[in-house]
Amino acid sequence: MAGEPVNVNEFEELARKVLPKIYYDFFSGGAEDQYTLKENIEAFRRITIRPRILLDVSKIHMSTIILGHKTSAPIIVSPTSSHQLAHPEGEVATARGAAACNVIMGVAFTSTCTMEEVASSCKAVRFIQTFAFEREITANMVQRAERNGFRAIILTADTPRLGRKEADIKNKMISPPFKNFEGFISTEAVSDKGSNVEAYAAETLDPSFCWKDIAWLKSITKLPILIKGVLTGEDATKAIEAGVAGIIVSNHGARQLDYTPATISVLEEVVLAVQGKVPVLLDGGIRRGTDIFKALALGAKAVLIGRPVIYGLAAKGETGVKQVIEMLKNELEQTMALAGCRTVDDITRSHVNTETERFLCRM
Ligand SMILES: Cc1cc2nc3c(=O)[nH]c(=O)nc-3n(C[C@H](O)[C@H](O)[C@H](O)COP(=O)(O)O)c2cc1C
Ligand SMILES: CCCCC(=O)C(=O)O
Repeated sequence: MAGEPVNVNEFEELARKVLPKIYYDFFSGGAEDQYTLKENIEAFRRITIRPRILLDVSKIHMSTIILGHKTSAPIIVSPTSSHQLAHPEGEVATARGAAACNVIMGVAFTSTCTMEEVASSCKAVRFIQTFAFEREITANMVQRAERNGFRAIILTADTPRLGRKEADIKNKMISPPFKNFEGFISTEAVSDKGSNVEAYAAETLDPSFCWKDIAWLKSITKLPILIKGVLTGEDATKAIEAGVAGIIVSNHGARQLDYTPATISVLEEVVLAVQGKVPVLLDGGIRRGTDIFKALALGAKAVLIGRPVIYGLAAKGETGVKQVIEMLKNELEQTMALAGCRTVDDITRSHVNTETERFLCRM
C-alpha cells in the first residue's frame, strides 16, 4: 500500500507491518476454524442499500443520544484488552482519540492502563466493561467505576471461559499485566500451557454466574448495565426481564464460540424481541460507513468498533485512533447523503435489502 491509508482496512495492513506477528495474531484472530470471523464481514456484503433520490441532503446530522449521552455519531469504541501491545500509551491514547472525535469509549477491565489512568487522561464519556468475574473483583470494579466517573457498565456475558484462539495457544501469547486486577490475583499470571490470557481468565471468571446474578450486580450499583453477547431473541427477552438498560448484539468479534452467526444476521431477531424497550447496539465486522448504515437500518441504535481502533492505535497511536473513527464517520456521512437520509432517524428498515429479500420486490 502506497501513501496514507484511505480506509480502515488499510490501517489493518499498516498495523500488520508494525506489530510483532504474535501480537498481530492476537488482535486479528478468532476462535477455532474462524468461520464466524469471516462471516461477520461477509454477511454485511450480502446486504444491499435501497437509496432514495432527490431529497435535500445539503446538511447531514449524524449525532445521536446513547443512554442520555450526546455523541457526534452512532459509534462507540468497543472494549478490547491489552492496548499496550499495540502502542506504549495503551488505552490512554485510545481514550484520547475517542474524546477528540466525541464518541463514547468502552474500556475493558482487562486493560493494560488502569481504570484510573484512563479516567484522568481525557474527557471522553467512558463505559467500563466487565466479565462475570468472581464477586469481590466485580464489587471492586463497581466502586472504582463510580468513583472515576464511568457512566455505564458493560457486562460481557459470552465468556464463562475463554474461547480457543489457536494462534495464541501456538504462539504462547503473553499479555502484559492486567493492572486492574492488582491485589486480587498475581498480575504476573503465567501458564506453561500456552497463552497467559487463558490463565488470567481461569483465575478470575465465575462460570456459575447466571441471569439471577444480574439482580445482585444491580443491587451494588446505580450505573446502567448493558449486556454484551446477546445473539438470540430468547436471550434478549431474558435480558429485559433482568432489567438491563441496553443490549449489545455481539459474538465477541468471533473470539468465543465459533459457528455463531454473523451479528448483522441476527440483529433483527433481537430488535423484534426487544420491541423498543431498551436500545440495541451491535458490534462485529464493522469496517465501512455502509456497514454502520446497514446496522442502523436493521434497528441498531449505534455500533461498536473493535479491531479497526486497535489497528489505528498500533499504526499511529492516538492520531491513528482518531483517523480510524473519523474515516468511519466520513463514510457514514457520505452514505447517508447518497441514500437520502438527513439524520440517523431517517435511516429505516426500507433502506436495506437483506439476503432473503434481495430478489424480491419490497413495498
Ligand atoms: C484483541 C481483542 C480483545 C478483546 N477484548 C475484549 C474484552 O476484554 N472484553 C470484551 O467484552 N470484548 C473484547 N473483545 C471483543 C470486542 O469488544 C468486540 O466485541 C469485537 O472486537 C467486535 O468485532 P470487530 O473487532 O470486528 O469490530 C476483544 C476483541 C479483540 C479483537
Ligand atoms: C481475560 C481477557 C479476555 C480478553 C478478551 O476478551 C479477548 O481477547 O477476546
